[in-house]
Amino acid sequence: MALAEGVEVLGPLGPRFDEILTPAALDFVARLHREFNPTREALLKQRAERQARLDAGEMPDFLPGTRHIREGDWRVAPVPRDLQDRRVEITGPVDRKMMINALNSGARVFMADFEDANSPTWENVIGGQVNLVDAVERRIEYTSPEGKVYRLGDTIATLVVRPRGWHLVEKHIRVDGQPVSGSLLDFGLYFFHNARRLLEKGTGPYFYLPKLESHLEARLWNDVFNFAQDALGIPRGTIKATVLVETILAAFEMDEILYELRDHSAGLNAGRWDYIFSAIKKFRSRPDMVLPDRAQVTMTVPFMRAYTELLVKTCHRRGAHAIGGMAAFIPSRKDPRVNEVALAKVREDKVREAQGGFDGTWVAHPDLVPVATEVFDGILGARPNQIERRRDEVDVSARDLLDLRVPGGSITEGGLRNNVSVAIQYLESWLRGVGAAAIYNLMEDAATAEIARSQVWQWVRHGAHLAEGPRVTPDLVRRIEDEEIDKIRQALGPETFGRGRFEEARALFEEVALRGEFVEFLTIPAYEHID
Ligand SMILES: CC(=O)SCCNC(=O)CCNC(=O)[C@H](O)C(C)(C)COP(=O)(O)OP(=O)(O)OC[C@H]1O[C@@H](n2cnc3c(N)ncnc32)[C@H](O)[C@@H]1OP(=O)(O)O
Ligand SMILES: O=CC(=O)O
Ligand SMILES: [Mg+2]
Repeated sequence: MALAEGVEVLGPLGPRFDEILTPAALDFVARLHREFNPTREALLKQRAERQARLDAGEMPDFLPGTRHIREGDWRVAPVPRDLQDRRVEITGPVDRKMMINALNSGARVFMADFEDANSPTWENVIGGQVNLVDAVERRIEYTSPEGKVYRLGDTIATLVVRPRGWHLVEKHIRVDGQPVSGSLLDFGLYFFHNARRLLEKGTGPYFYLPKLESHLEARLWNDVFNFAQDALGIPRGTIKATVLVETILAAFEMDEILYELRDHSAGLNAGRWDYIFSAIKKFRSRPDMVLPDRAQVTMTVPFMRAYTELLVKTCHRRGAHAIGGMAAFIPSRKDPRVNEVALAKVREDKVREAQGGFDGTWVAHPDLVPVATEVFDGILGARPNQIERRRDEVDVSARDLLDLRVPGGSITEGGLRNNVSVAIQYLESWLRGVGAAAIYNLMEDAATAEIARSQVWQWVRHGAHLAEGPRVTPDLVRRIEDEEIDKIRQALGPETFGRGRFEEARALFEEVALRGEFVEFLTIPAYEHID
């Protein structure tokens, strides 16, 4: 179906999709795509070229050509009132019920996620935009199959949207015969339909930007923002965006990223899960940079500490917010013991962040909002943030960022089993359109599943030995797959198991964990299997 010049919509028109896929909105997205997709593609090519250099032994460093930016005295533009206090931010997919719960959760900010927490089925992508419009209009409602009615309370969180990363496309919309960029689609539709209304309501078009690998990728976003604001006649600088520093290469360009976006910046976020994934992915060719079991790669290991300390220092020097990350422990309303452990672990994580100077943090579940709020209240009190707290004493070198050693770390059979089982269970969930899941009481999403599968790949590639003795080989991994899938079948029962997509998930897992060549993102082959 062609609704705008050169634009084809290949997905079916679900309920109210016509409100989102209007000719004017599609034309706007097409203009964004025509203007910026060539640069997106060039930057993806640069990622591949950089990878080839890393594979050949080059090590990242702070860029000589941008020293003047790092050493210069500049600050980002101030953020609007409703982004000044971000002490607790809840995240979640663009699911209708969850969005209402998140907006009502008591968190200051809600990040509605088209990335790590979302499986980009056509229904989720366009249905998510319908939900966003209703949220902006404060009219979003939902009735559960049990008859429970959900609607917004009087005080709701500030809405921030995370579009997909630069690597993803949306196959259901073609512009001049090409699949449209997922980033430009998610951003473009939200901005087109809501920017003016958000401003009328005293808030604004706010974004989180995922998985950037360089300041040039930030520059591309900045160019997109200027183009979009001009096109709608909205002043430049109205959009505010927080960049996730969640690749190890971006850690070397934090100042430059803030600088590129200085009129649109709302700070940086320490996206810990993708960061660990990126450390594995970027140094996958190096036997001396193999990580131990993912459970041992905590925020207190030296390289994770180094990057978060540098992030706080960099942000505060530039007058920008430093936002913490996601502790993966999920509370339980059914099991008091699980709940107690989750609350204690999350508290510990948030205390470390608040004491380290972060201005706010992420939580994955409404029941974690009170504990995170209490911790940040304890440090911030009535202040909206602690940006004035400079961390000039922090001294992080390239060597600190790249020293991936984990003291006392080991690769164990338990760690391997967990990676295999979680990656398969997560992929199965993703294939059913559910992009975040609680598995063994932990939040698993695209980023954590990437760690699980890339660890298996890395251990096989380098013939790592388990602490128990055997080497990690494809045969061992396949045997563990059999055993773990049996356990899942038994736990679910044959009927539920049979209704699932476990065989497909297993095949996908093998594609991203056992293939000789490293697959850049698991979501790329997995996307072939949805819709
Ligand atoms: C690496 C990163 O990028 S982190 C950011 C991306 N990841 C995320 O955003 C994950 C967000 N969290 C989640 O999706 C969920 O918390 C999960 C999947 C981990 C667990 O969800 P559930 O198994 O449904 O948890 P549980 O059964 O305890 O939920 C209780 C209630 O809280 C709601 N809830 C749970 N998490 C959220 C959330 N993040 N936002 C809104 N509501 C939520 C549930 O919908 C449920 O509501 P109901 O009682 O009205 O039915
Ligand atoms: O997006 C957040 C992360 O930890 O990854
Ligand atoms: Mg991430």
